[in-house]
Order: sequence, then structure tokens, then C-alpha cells
Amino acid sequence: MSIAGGRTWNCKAIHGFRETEKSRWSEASRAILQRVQAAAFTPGQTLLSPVHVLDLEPRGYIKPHVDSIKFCGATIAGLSLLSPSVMRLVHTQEPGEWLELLLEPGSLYILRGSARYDFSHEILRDEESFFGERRVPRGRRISVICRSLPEGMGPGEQGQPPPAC
Ligand SMILES: O=C(O)CCC(=O)C(=O)O
Ligand SMILES: [Fe+2]
Repeated sequence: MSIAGGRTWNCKAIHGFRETEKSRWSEASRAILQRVQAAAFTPGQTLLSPVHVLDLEPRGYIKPHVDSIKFCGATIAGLSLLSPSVMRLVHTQEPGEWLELLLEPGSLYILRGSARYDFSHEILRDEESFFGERRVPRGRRISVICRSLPEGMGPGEQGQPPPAC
């Protein structure tokens, strides 16, 4: 399955989804992407292009993973749209060290530093979607994800496999 013209990546971490890579945006969307990029990236970082758009169905979820360092650099910035969701970060060496983020529609999360490399990230499935005591019912969720390229990789050398695999 793919969104208009998109390429489907077969990824084990993500369930109940379709996705695409998008390089053409309306002027209004470009302005939003520029704000995201100004907030999340330093001028020295080259961005993976095009932008990754992920459409998770209400029953869809993302299992814990660390984006591949082969294809994704030091920063991941995700704009979370439509349904609220809970993102959980768990330390890969110390599973008792974890935190959860409530991603309200329109919120932006930025994974960099330790959060990028030392913690896995996941989006909880509807049955487990709680933020503390608060139930966060899941509906369709769309995320728009900007990533930096691995250090030293030029725009022409971008790898093809999905960062989550
Ligand atoms: O949907 C998101 O916000 C995160 C997606 C993700 O983790 C990935 O594509 O690697
Ligand atoms: Fe990821």
C-alpha cells in the first residue's frame, strides 16, 4: 500500500501503516517545515530528503527501535498530527530507565543526543495507550518526520532502506 506515488518500505517495527516520501509541499506546508527545521537542526546539518510521512491507522503502532545509524544522522524531528499518541523512550542498556511523551496533535518531538542513540522509541498501540493514568485513545495518526543525514554522507549518497528497520 502506498500514498499517491509513494514507495512502500517493508518494515518490521511499524504495524498498520502506509507511508511515503514527499518532496513537493504547498507554500503553507513549506513554511511549517521550515519552522520545524529551524527548531530541530543546526545550520551544519544536512537533511535527509525527501521528508518521510507516516500514516498509522487507529490500530497501528510502532515497536521499540533505534533508527539505523547507517541511514539516519544525529537528529530526528517528528511532527505528530491528527490523533494524540504516546511515545515511549526506553534506555537500550538500562530498561528501567524510560520516559513517555504525550504527543498531542500538532506537537513536535526532537530526538537527539542520548535520546537519539541510547534510547529506543516506540508509539504505543491503542490498548496500551496511557500517559500515566490518563487514557489516550488512538485514532489515525500522521507523522511528518525530518532526519539529518549521517555525518559525512552527502545528499547524493542517501541510503534506501527505512530508518526504522
Ligand atoms: O511516527 C513517528 O513519529 C516515528 C516514526 C519512526 O519511529 C520511524 O519511522 O522510524
Ligand atoms: Fe524511528
